[in-house]
Amino acid sequence: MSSEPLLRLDGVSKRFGGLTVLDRQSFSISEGEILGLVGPNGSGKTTTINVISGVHQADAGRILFEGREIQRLPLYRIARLGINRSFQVPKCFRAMRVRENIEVAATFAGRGAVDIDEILAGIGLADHADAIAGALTVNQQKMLDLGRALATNPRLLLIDEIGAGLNPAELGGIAELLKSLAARGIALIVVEHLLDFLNRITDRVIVLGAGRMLFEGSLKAASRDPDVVAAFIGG
Ligand SMILES: Nc1ncnc2c1ncn2[C@@H]1O[C@H](COP(=O)(O)OP(=O)(O)OP(=O)(O)O)[C@@H](O)[C@H]1O
Repeated sequence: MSSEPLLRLDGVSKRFGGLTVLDRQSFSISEGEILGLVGPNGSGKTTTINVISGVHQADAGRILFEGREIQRLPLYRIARLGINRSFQVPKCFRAMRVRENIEVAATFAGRGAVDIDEILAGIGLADHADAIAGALTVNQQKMLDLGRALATNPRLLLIDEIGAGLNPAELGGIAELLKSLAARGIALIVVEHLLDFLNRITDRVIVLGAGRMLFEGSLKAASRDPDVVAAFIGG
Protein backbone atom coordinates (compact mmCIF):
# COMPACT_ATOMS: atom_id res chain seq x y z
CA MET A 1 0.00 0.00 0.00
CA SER A 2 1.15 3.54 -0.77
CA SER A 3 1.66 5.93 2.16
CA GLU A 4 0.20 8.80 0.12
CA PRO A 5 -3.48 9.43 0.85
CA LEU A 6 -5.82 8.29 -1.88
CA LEU A 7 -7.96 11.39 -1.49
CA ARG A 8 -7.12 14.75 0.05
CA LEU A 9 -9.34 17.77 0.56
CA ASP A 10 -7.47 20.99 1.03
CA GLY A 11 -9.51 24.00 2.22
CA VAL A 12 -12.67 23.00 0.36
CA SER A 13 -15.59 25.41 0.64
CA LYS A 14 -19.05 25.41 -0.88
CA ARG A 15 -21.72 28.10 -0.80
CA PHE A 16 -25.34 28.01 -1.90
CA GLY A 17 -26.36 31.64 -2.43
CA GLY A 18 -25.33 33.46 0.74
CA LEU A 19 -25.10 30.26 2.81
CA THR A 20 -21.66 28.75 3.43
CA VAL A 21 -22.40 25.03 3.58
CA LEU A 22 -18.80 23.77 3.63
CA ASP A 23 -16.22 25.96 5.32
CA ARG A 24 -12.58 25.15 4.47
CA GLN A 25 -12.68 21.39 4.89
CA SER A 26 -9.31 19.63 4.92
CA PHE A 27 -8.92 15.91 5.48
CA SER A 28 -7.58 12.83 3.77
CA ILE A 29 -8.24 9.12 3.46
CA SER A 30 -5.96 6.27 2.44
CA GLU A 31 -6.79 3.14 0.49
CA GLY A 32 -8.46 0.44 2.57
CA GLU A 33 -9.62 2.94 5.19
CA ILE A 34 -13.16 3.58 6.41
CA LEU A 35 -13.85 7.14 7.50
CA GLY A 36 -17.13 8.06 9.18
CA LEU A 37 -18.72 11.45 8.54
CA VAL A 38 -21.19 12.51 11.21
CA GLY A 39 -22.98 15.67 12.28
CA PRO A 40 -26.43 17.08 12.91
CA ASN A 41 -28.96 17.49 10.08
CA GLY A 42 -27.85 20.15 7.61
CA SER A 43 -24.21 20.16 8.77
CA GLY A 44 -22.87 19.48 5.26
CA LYS A 45 -22.29 15.72 5.16
CA THR A 46 -24.09 15.03 1.89
CA THR A 47 -22.63 18.20 0.38
CA THR A 48 -19.15 16.89 1.20
CA ILE A 49 -19.94 13.73 -0.77
CA ASN A 50 -21.49 15.81 -3.54
CA VAL A 51 -18.40 17.95 -4.05
CA ILE A 52 -16.05 14.94 -3.99
CA SER A 53 -18.16 13.00 -6.49
CA GLY A 54 -18.72 16.00 -8.78
CA VAL A 55 -22.46 16.50 -8.24
CA HIS A 56 -21.53 20.03 -7.11
CA GLN A 57 -18.33 21.96 -7.74
CA ALA A 58 -16.43 23.40 -4.79
CA ASP A 59 -16.17 27.22 -4.72
CA ALA A 60 -12.71 27.13 -3.17
CA GLY A 61 -9.99 24.67 -2.26
CA ARG A 62 -8.54 21.61 -3.93
CA ILE A 63 -9.61 17.97 -4.06
CA LEU A 64 -6.76 15.61 -4.94
CA PHE A 65 -7.35 12.01 -5.94
CA GLU A 66 -4.14 10.01 -6.33
CA GLY A 67 -2.34 13.36 -6.35
CA ARG A 68 -4.42 14.76 -9.21
CA GLU A 69 -6.77 17.74 -8.90
CA ILE A 70 -10.35 16.69 -9.60
CA GLN A 71 -12.40 19.59 -8.24
CA ARG A 72 -13.22 20.92 -11.72
CA LEU A 73 -13.96 17.57 -13.36
CA PRO A 74 -17.52 16.56 -14.27
CA LEU A 75 -19.17 13.68 -12.41
CA TYR A 76 -18.73 11.08 -15.18
CA ARG A 77 -14.99 11.67 -15.38
CA ILE A 78 -14.65 11.40 -11.61
CA ALA A 79 -16.57 8.09 -11.73
CA ARG A 80 -14.22 6.83 -14.43
CA LEU A 81 -11.22 7.70 -12.27
CA GLY A 82 -12.62 5.39 -9.57
CA ILE A 83 -14.81 7.45 -7.25
CA ASN A 84 -18.43 6.46 -6.90
CA ARG A 85 -21.21 6.84 -4.38
CA SER A 86 -24.60 5.68 -3.17
CA PHE A 87 -27.46 8.10 -2.59
CA GLN A 88 -29.66 8.81 0.44
CA VAL A 89 -32.65 8.44 -1.90
CA PRO A 90 -31.94 5.55 -4.30
CA LYS A 91 -31.43 6.50 -7.94
CA CYS A 92 -31.60 3.19 -9.80
CA PHE A 93 -33.31 2.81 -13.20
CA ARG A 94 -36.71 1.76 -11.95
CA ALA A 95 -37.99 0.31 -15.23
CA MET A 96 -34.95 -1.94 -15.70
CA ARG A 97 -34.27 -5.29 -14.09
CA VAL A 98 -31.89 -5.49 -11.14
CA ARG A 99 -29.14 -7.24 -13.11
CA GLU A 100 -29.47 -4.76 -16.00
CA ASN A 101 -29.05 -1.83 -13.59
CA ILE A 102 -25.72 -3.25 -12.49
CA GLU A 103 -24.63 -4.11 -16.03
CA VAL A 104 -25.37 -0.55 -17.23
CA ALA A 105 -23.30 0.92 -14.40
CA ALA A 106 -20.38 -1.39 -15.20
CA THR A 107 -20.53 -0.49 -18.90
CA PHE A 108 -20.84 3.23 -18.21
CA ALA A 109 -17.77 3.35 -15.99
CA GLY A 110 -15.65 1.18 -18.28
CA ARG A 111 -13.32 0.29 -15.42
CA GLY A 112 -12.82 -3.34 -16.29
CA ALA A 113 -14.73 -6.57 -15.82
CA VAL A 114 -16.74 -7.09 -12.66
CA ASP A 115 -18.44 -10.21 -11.37
CA ILE A 116 -22.12 -9.25 -11.47
CA ASP A 117 -23.21 -12.41 -9.58
CA GLU A 118 -20.73 -11.68 -6.80
CA ILE A 119 -22.07 -8.11 -6.53
CA LEU A 120 -25.68 -9.38 -6.46
CA ALA A 121 -24.79 -11.85 -3.70
CA GLY A 122 -22.92 -9.17 -1.73
CA ILE A 123 -25.88 -6.79 -1.74
CA GLY A 124 -28.36 -9.58 -0.94
CA LEU A 125 -30.22 -9.37 -4.26
CA ALA A 126 -29.13 -12.62 -5.93
CA ASP A 127 -32.70 -13.92 -5.73
CA HIS A 128 -34.05 -10.71 -7.25
CA ALA A 129 -31.70 -10.45 -10.23
CA ASP A 130 -34.56 -10.56 -12.73
CA ALA A 131 -36.97 -8.37 -10.77
CA ILE A 132 -37.91 -4.93 -12.06
CA ALA A 133 -35.98 -2.45 -9.90
CA GLY A 134 -39.02 -0.25 -9.29
CA ALA A 135 -40.79 -3.22 -7.64
CA LEU A 136 -38.09 -3.57 -4.95
CA THR A 137 -38.54 -2.16 -1.46
CA VAL A 138 -36.76 1.12 -0.72
CA ASN A 139 -34.14 -0.78 1.31
CA GLN A 140 -33.52 -3.16 -1.57
CA GLN A 141 -33.23 -0.19 -3.93
CA LYS A 142 -30.59 1.27 -1.60
CA MET A 143 -28.68 -2.00 -1.86
CA LEU A 144 -29.03 -1.88 -5.63
CA ASP A 145 -27.62 1.65 -5.58
CA LEU A 146 -24.62 0.29 -3.72
CA GLY A 147 -24.35 -2.56 -6.23
CA ARG A 148 -24.34 -0.08 -9.11
CA ALA A 149 -21.54 1.86 -7.44
CA LEU A 150 -19.59 -1.38 -6.90
CA ALA A 151 -20.04 -2.28 -10.57
CA THR A 152 -17.87 0.72 -11.45
CA ASN A 153 -14.91 -0.92 -9.65
CA PRO A 154 -14.39 2.08 -7.36
CA ARG A 155 -11.20 2.81 -5.46
CA LEU A 156 -13.12 5.28 -3.28
CA LEU A 157 -16.73 4.63 -2.34
CA LEU A 158 -18.94 7.30 -0.76
CA ILE A 159 -21.90 5.90 1.17
CA ASP A 160 -24.73 8.27 2.08
CA GLU A 161 -26.89 7.08 4.99
CA ILE A 162 -27.34 3.49 3.99
CA GLY A 163 -28.36 2.35 7.47
CA ALA A 164 -31.64 4.23 7.97
CA GLY A 165 -34.61 1.87 8.03
CA LEU A 166 -32.58 -1.34 8.04
CA ASN A 167 -33.15 -4.00 10.72
CA PRO A 168 -30.25 -5.22 12.91
CA ALA A 169 -29.59 -8.30 10.74
CA GLU A 170 -29.49 -6.16 7.58
CA LEU A 171 -27.21 -3.63 9.31
CA GLY A 172 -24.89 -6.47 10.35
CA GLY A 173 -24.74 -7.70 6.76
CA ILE A 174 -23.92 -4.24 5.43
CA ALA A 175 -21.25 -3.73 8.10
CA GLU A 176 -19.55 -6.96 7.02
CA LEU A 177 -19.84 -6.05 3.34
CA LEU A 178 -18.27 -2.61 3.87
CA LYS A 179 -15.45 -4.09 5.96
CA SER A 180 -14.76 -6.67 3.26
CA LEU A 181 -14.56 -3.90 0.63
CA ALA A 182 -12.05 -2.03 2.79
CA ALA A 183 -10.05 -5.24 3.24
CA ARG A 184 -9.78 -5.34 -0.58
CA GLY A 185 -8.20 -1.88 -0.53
CA ILE A 186 -11.26 0.23 -1.34
CA ALA A 187 -11.44 3.45 0.70
CA LEU A 188 -14.86 4.32 2.09
CA ILE A 189 -16.36 7.55 3.39
CA VAL A 190 -19.53 6.64 5.25
CA VAL A 191 -22.11 9.31 6.14
CA GLU A 192 -24.26 7.92 8.92
CA HIS A 193 -26.51 8.93 11.79
CA LEU A 194 -26.43 5.42 13.31
CA LEU A 195 -23.38 5.68 15.52
CA ASP A 196 -23.47 2.05 16.73
CA PHE A 197 -23.30 0.94 13.12
CA LEU A 198 -20.41 3.32 12.44
CA ASN A 199 -18.63 2.12 15.56
CA ARG A 200 -18.64 -1.41 14.13
CA ILE A 201 -16.84 -0.44 10.96
CA THR A 202 -14.47 2.39 11.86
CA ASP A 203 -12.76 4.18 14.71
CA ARG A 204 -11.98 7.36 12.75
CA VAL A 205 -14.72 9.90 12.31
CA ILE A 206 -14.97 13.52 11.28
CA VAL A 207 -17.71 15.52 12.97
CA LEU A 208 -19.19 18.43 11.04
CA GLY A 209 -21.11 21.32 12.53
CA ALA A 210 -22.58 23.96 10.19
CA GLY A 211 -20.08 23.03 7.48
CA ARG A 212 -17.03 23.24 9.73
CA MET A 213 -14.90 20.30 10.81
CA LEU A 214 -15.34 20.25 14.58
CA PHE A 215 -13.47 17.06 15.37
CA GLU A 216 -11.41 14.26 13.87
CA GLY A 217 -10.62 11.10 15.83
CA SER A 218 -12.39 8.18 17.48
CA LEU A 219 -16.13 8.14 18.06
CA LYS A 220 -15.50 7.59 21.74
CA ALA A 221 -13.36 10.72 21.98
CA ALA A 222 -15.90 12.63 19.86
CA SER A 223 -18.63 11.93 22.40
CA ARG A 224 -16.54 13.71 25.06
CA ASP A 225 -15.59 16.71 22.93
CA PRO A 226 -17.36 19.92 24.08
CA ASP A 227 -17.70 21.34 20.53
CA VAL A 228 -19.27 18.09 19.32
CA VAL A 229 -21.63 17.89 22.26
CA ALA A 230 -22.65 21.53 21.72
CA ALA A 231 -23.30 20.94 18.00
CA PHE A 232 -25.55 17.97 18.70
CA ILE A 233 -27.52 19.33 21.62
CA GLY A 234 -27.39 23.03 20.78
CA GLY A 235 -24.79 24.50 23.05
N1 LIG B 1 -28.56 22.16 -3.84
C1 LIG B 1 -28.70 22.92 -2.75
N2 LIG B 1 -29.13 24.19 -2.83
C2 LIG B 1 -29.26 24.97 -1.74
N3 LIG B 1 -28.97 24.57 -0.49
C3 LIG B 1 -28.55 23.31 -0.33
C4 LIG B 1 -28.38 22.41 -1.44
N4 LIG B 1 -27.91 21.22 -0.98
C5 LIG B 1 -27.81 21.37 0.36
N5 LIG B 1 -28.18 22.61 0.75
C6 LIG B 1 -28.15 23.14 2.12
O1 LIG B 1 -26.85 22.90 2.61
C7 LIG B 1 -26.91 22.57 4.00
C8 LIG B 1 -26.21 21.24 4.21
O2 LIG B 1 -26.97 20.22 3.61
P1 LIG B 1 -26.48 18.70 3.58
O3 LIG B 1 -27.54 17.93 2.83
O4 LIG B 1 -25.10 18.64 3.07
O5 LIG B 1 -26.52 18.33 5.12
P2 LIG B 1 -26.40 16.93 5.82
O6 LIG B 1 -25.43 17.08 6.93
O7 LIG B 1 -26.15 15.86 4.82
O8 LIG B 1 -27.88 16.75 6.43
P3 LIG B 1 -28.79 15.44 6.69
O9 LIG B 1 -28.18 14.73 7.85
O10 LIG B 1 -30.13 16.04 7.03
O11 LIG B 1 -28.80 14.64 5.42
C9 LIG B 1 -28.38 22.57 4.40
O12 LIG B 1 -28.66 23.84 4.95
C10 LIG B 1 -29.08 22.38 3.06
O13 LIG B 1 -30.37 22.95 3.10
